[in-house]
Amino acid sequence: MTEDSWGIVRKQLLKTVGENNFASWIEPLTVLDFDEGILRFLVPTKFMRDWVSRNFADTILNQFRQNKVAVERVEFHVAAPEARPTPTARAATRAARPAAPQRASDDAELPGAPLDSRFTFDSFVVGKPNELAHAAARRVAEGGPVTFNPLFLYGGVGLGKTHLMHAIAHELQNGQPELRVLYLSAEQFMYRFVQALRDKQIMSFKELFRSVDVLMVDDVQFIAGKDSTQDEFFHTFNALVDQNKQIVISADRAPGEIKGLEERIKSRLQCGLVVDLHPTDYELRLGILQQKAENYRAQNPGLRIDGGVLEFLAHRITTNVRVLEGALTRLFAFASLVGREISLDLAQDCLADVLRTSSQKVTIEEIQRKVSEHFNIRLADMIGPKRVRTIARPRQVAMYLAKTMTTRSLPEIGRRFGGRDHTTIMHGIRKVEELMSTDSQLAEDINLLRRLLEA
Ligand SMILES: Nc1ncnc2c1ncn2[C@@H]1O[C@H](COP(=O)(O)OP(=O)(O)OP(=O)(O)O)[C@@H](O)[C@H]1O
Repeated sequence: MTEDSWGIVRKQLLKTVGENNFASWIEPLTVLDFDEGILRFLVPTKFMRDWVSRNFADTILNQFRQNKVAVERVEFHVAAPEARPTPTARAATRAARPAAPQRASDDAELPGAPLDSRFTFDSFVVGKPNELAHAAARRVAEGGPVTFNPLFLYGGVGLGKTHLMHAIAHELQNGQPELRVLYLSAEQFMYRFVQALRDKQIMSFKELFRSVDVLMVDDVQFIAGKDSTQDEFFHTFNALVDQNKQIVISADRAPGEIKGLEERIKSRLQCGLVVDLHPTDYELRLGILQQKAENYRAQNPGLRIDGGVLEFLAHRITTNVRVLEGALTRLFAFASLVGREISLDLAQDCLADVLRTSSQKVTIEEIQRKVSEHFNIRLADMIGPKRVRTIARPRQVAMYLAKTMTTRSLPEIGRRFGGRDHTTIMHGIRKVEELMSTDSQLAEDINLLRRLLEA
């Protein structure tokens, strides 16, 4: 066995395993020795040793045999001893590996799951504010030729960036289990980098990051101002782009707006497709709440939610989806603890603090004005005594909107409706809730009024 025959076999392997696999797994192999039919290779990392021996040992062996080189066995040895991996490093290594069935036993010893199994495309509700980000994520998740690199997702807190990244990773791993998808936060990237520096394992670090097919780095703004991490990130990024490997990045703002990020990185990040997740609108929030409530009810079939509660929450909690979800979870937990159905009153009691901070600045006067304009009645009739339906109904609609769009209590609302008793207000709200489920015209009117008032 000579270096020459390895040279020939390498060339043939390039054709057999394909360019990507070759660059990641065959190229880094160095022949250590050949003795009594055993061909030993040096590999840079333990991880690589395991992967290559599992997936490429037979192919390499066959290739030698086809060239009439009498190799009986191939062995792979790690070039330098590796540092004992810490739980975080092990978690990141696990994230680096494709979800192949034979790895289940390995995974058992690893703490936690790197990808949240709930964050899939199926559970992601699409609306106007996130439709482009969703479409781009779907495109990347299809695999295939890289069309934009990197995909850069940005948006405010809790708008679904991480959810979309996990969904991409799940989809890729399900569709192409052989693909090496590495998802990690920028903080983990830095942690691993610093650890590699400390343990003098920087070559292994580079190998690992350059051997992935898809690199996903969440919250990249974290590395701003951290010079050597940025530097390493830049080199990793370039190496992967050069190999035509997909990169997906997320941040809380657009690349150009991340302070402390080197200009060369900013410009690199802008080279692909930059998409933002806009703040949610009412429809999207309602869609998300409906989906979560459905899931919850599927597990707790006895639980009842009054009509209008989800609309109320979607309307009032506008901060971000995480807060919205948290509110719903709290509401469900509270309702099942006290054994009550989820009504508007319960929601207001249980979520008073969340509602206060998300409170909108719509006033009861504005509501009365808009509603009377819409139904073409006089403003004075809102607070007057007339009980004919053409006036009483719009008044009840205004009461309902006052309850669902402001933080005012029932007695306060009563005072603003000509000093009516809180039970009259309650009756009005209930009536509207009832009618909304049967009278689609009324439900539409109310929706429109909401939007007008929100605007
Ligand atoms: N469109 C959506 N459909 C369903 N769930 C959503 C959607 N958007 C966000 N969520 C949920 O909201 C929560 C927060 O989302 P995520 O963690 O992805 O936000 P983020 O944008 O990464 O925020 P941060 O910048 O704080 O990390 C998650 O539980 C996620 O499932």
